[in-house]
Amino acid sequence: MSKRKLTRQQRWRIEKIQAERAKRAERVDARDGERLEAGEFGPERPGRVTAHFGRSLDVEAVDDSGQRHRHRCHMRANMDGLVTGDRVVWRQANDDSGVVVARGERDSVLERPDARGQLKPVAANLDQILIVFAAEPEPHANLIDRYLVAAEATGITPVLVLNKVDLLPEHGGELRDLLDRYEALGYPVVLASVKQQDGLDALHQRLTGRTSVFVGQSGVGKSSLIDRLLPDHALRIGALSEDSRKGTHTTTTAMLYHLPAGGELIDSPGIREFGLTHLDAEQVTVGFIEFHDYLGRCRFRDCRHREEPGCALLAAVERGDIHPQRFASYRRILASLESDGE
Ligand SMILES: Nc1nc2c(ncn2[C@@H]2O[C@H](COP(=O)(O)OP(=O)(O)OP(=O)(O)O)[C@@H](O)[C@H]2O)c(=O)[nH]1
Ligand SMILES: [Zn+2]
Repeated sequence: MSKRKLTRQQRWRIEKIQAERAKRAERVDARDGERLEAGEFGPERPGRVTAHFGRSLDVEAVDDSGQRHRHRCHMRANMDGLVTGDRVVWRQANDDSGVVVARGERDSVLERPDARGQLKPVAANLDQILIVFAAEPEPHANLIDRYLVAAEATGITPVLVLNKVDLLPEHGGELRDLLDRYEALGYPVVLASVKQQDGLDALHQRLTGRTSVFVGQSGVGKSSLIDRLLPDHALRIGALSEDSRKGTHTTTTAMLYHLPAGGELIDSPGIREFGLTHLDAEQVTVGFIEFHDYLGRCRFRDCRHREEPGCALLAAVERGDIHPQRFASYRRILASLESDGE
């Protein structure tokens, strides 16, 4: 791994900036502490993080008249690691701002490696990961499996969304057959078309009442889908760029949006790239859900499921209980890990 060498002067400057930033955060936190003590903040209220920018967050809460409102909040120094989608307890100042004082339990969390390769949470409390693919660009053989394995590792339900069905041959072609196979494994499958009037009904149904993210390779139509699902999305992007002029890095943070029919979408460039992250061999094996019945049943405890006698997985493939393409895909994903230097 190559590390960029910094000159002493650069390093000194970076450390100085970081120290100043830490000091500023400390000052803000001390002031919040004093104001809390002085009773300058209102009572504790539940809220949901809809965006985060360093130590500032947008927290959404329902006010007395039942309206949703977003409040720019600080978080206390002991509260690191809040992400979009987190449920929090916060207290409002006498203006619109506030301070977050506690984080609620997370049902689920989506993580991504940061610049140093360390996993960092990017969104919390998701119900489902919508894996989008399309006839064009055609998904390569094990792409869907890679996404599914990555999703299984989070414990969040994956949903396969085949977009651009308007481009499919009349009887659905190979891609339809492929989807039938995933459906038989128990994965929810949704067909969609941004181009066709009625092409999004099934997707709307699937999204209603749940918190979702869209992932998938470039060009499959994630932006097109999101633009159609969030009619005032364009307006929000306008508001975002206004914020970024004030110096907040809004383009990379995950944002939570409400769908008109109920349900939420969390989106960011980092989230869309989910699935291309590193996995370990164990995660890959348990990420193939139809293997579960056979794991631990091989003759050798350390069976690598390659050519060992008495391998329960190989026997299941032989009998046709595990599809040979899924097994080949499993092998290929493992091989790609090994060539990564693992
Ligand atoms: N025929 C057809 N084309 C579509 C459909 N949905 C999107 N497209 C087209 O596919 C292309 C890519 O769509 P995007 O929405 O930019 O794809 P994306 O997944 O957001 O791509 P990235 O931003 O690169 O991640 C655009 O030219 C869209 O007009 C569809 O349902 N049918
Ligand atoms: Zn085995």
